Amino acid sequence: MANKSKQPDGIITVIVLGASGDLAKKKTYPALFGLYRMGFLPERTHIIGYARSKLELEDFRERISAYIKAPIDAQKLAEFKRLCTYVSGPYDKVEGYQRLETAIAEVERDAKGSKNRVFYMALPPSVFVPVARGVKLTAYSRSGFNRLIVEKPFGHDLESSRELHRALAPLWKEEEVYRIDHYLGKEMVKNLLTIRFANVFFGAVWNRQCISNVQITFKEKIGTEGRGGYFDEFGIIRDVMQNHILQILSIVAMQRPVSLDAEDVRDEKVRVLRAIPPVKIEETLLGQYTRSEDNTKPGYLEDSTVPPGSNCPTYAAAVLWINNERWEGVPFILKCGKALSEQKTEIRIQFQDVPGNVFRGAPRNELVIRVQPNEAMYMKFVNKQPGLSMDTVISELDLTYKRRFSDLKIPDAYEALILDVLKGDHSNFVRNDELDAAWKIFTPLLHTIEKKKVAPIPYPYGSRGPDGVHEFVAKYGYKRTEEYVWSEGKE
Ligand SMILES: NC(=O)C1=CN([C@@H]2O[C@H](COP(=O)(O)OP(=O)(O)OC[C@H]3O[C@@H](n4cnc5c(N)ncnc54)[C@H](OP(=O)(O)O)[C@@H]3O)[C@@H](O)[C@H]2O)C=CC1
Ligand SMILES: O=C1O[C@H](COP(=O)(O)O)[C@@H](O)[C@H](O)[C@H]1O
Repeated sequence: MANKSKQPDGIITVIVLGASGDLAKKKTYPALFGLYRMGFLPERTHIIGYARSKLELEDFRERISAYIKAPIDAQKLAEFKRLCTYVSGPYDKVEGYQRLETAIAEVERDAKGSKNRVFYMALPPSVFVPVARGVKLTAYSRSGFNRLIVEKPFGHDLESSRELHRALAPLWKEEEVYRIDHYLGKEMVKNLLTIRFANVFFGAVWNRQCISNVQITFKEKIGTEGRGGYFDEFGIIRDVMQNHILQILSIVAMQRPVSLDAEDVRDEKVRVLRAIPPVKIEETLLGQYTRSEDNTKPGYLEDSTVPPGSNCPTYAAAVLWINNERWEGVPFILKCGKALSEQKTEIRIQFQDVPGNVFRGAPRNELVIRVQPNEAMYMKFVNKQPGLSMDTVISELDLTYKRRFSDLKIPDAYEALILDVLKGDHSNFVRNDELDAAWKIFTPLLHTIEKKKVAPIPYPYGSRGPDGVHEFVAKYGYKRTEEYVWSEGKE
């Protein structure tokens, strides 16, 4: 904000709770630095880390800059580090929060105007509630705004999510809470509203009359590497599908909002989620990775932090249906997995066959929105083979970001989202009723998987996923164009 937009009245203190941790080091502080470097942090901003670990200030500052990537402006980094201080204290005792309050009051001492505080909970869920209570009772600003950023997981099913809400709601008003789903901060996900509602031709075809099926795919090359203990409690459906992929689905499928105001956008997202019945186990395919075929990568069960014999899925494909006028009968196929052959998140919208097509056998149109890596959007369409023949060839209308936009700098999702919090913009955060609707879709499935101990299909680390995925997708109407491969970034 500093030189980019209107300065907020007064001073902002960002308090990172759990500042000694992994997320703080890898994401929160690098994002805060990114905003500072680009001039988006208000001039009077201070950042105070809080955690139990007793850390010397210089060691702490080294730690939080370890993941700040080159090219680094050394002077800016030194200035940024001076804005960052650290207080050590427990999460369950008032003394710690009193020390924190003293530290905040110290940086606010000579400031004029309102004293605004943003509390970023970069903490394990086990301490969300005591920390939210501790800061509310002891370190809440009486003369400015207070905002609470909460990291996922927001519970592990409908009931636990509601329990968490019941514990937080008496302390923090919904408008003070920012539930992060970092996929909502990714450039191409933020672009979905623009693509859909600022282009007349997409509006006309975005429905069951023209679209056959939609696939939203998340693939990661890495396995659980060191996070097996955490992951095993959740599994891929809770870790990725119920939040990141479902959030993408809700924006792809929602009706046009009345305006771009946060509540109008979130109202429409909730409305479409509420039209989705719970996912059925028969419309689900689960997998778990095993040792790689070349023997270099360990299987999931070889992770010493994973309980022996765990049935936890590391891959899932599931079909969601939307019971409304726009989408009835169109399968939304969600797929996500770890330890696969490539890293890729994309939305693939496959259109219907052309009715009565005179070009027999011509393949279907597809619109692909590549979320990551290498942001792009391309439309596969059928073209006449140039020359004397009337044969058809598939070509694409291709918007590859790195070619189209020179000096491309896509902000990190956390930069975009923290900036939204500073501006008080809730559009890209998950509202409580949205979360409730999301859990309703997945909770019965998750309970069935756990109760029936459904065994996942093994797939080797580094492969394309469990056997049967191709057939699964084909069963729901996806027609693959065998000979066509989009060549990303080609000249
Ligand atoms: N790491 C990541 O990449 C991502 C994390 N998240 C979410 O962000 C949040 C923080 O994650 P992450 O930084 O990885 O977590 P960490 O395990 O690194 O925990 C953060 C800090 O919390 C304190 N802590 C850890 N375990 C406990 C415990 N059992 N009881 C009390 N305090 C504890 C530690 O600080 P100290 O001991 O100094 O108090 C630790 O440094 C989680 O909700 C996670 O799900 C979301 C997306 C990605
Ligand atoms: O929230 C999570 O997301 C990451 C993937 O995020 P990305 O921005 O790197 O695509 C995933 O690895 C992790 O398991 C999950 O908790």
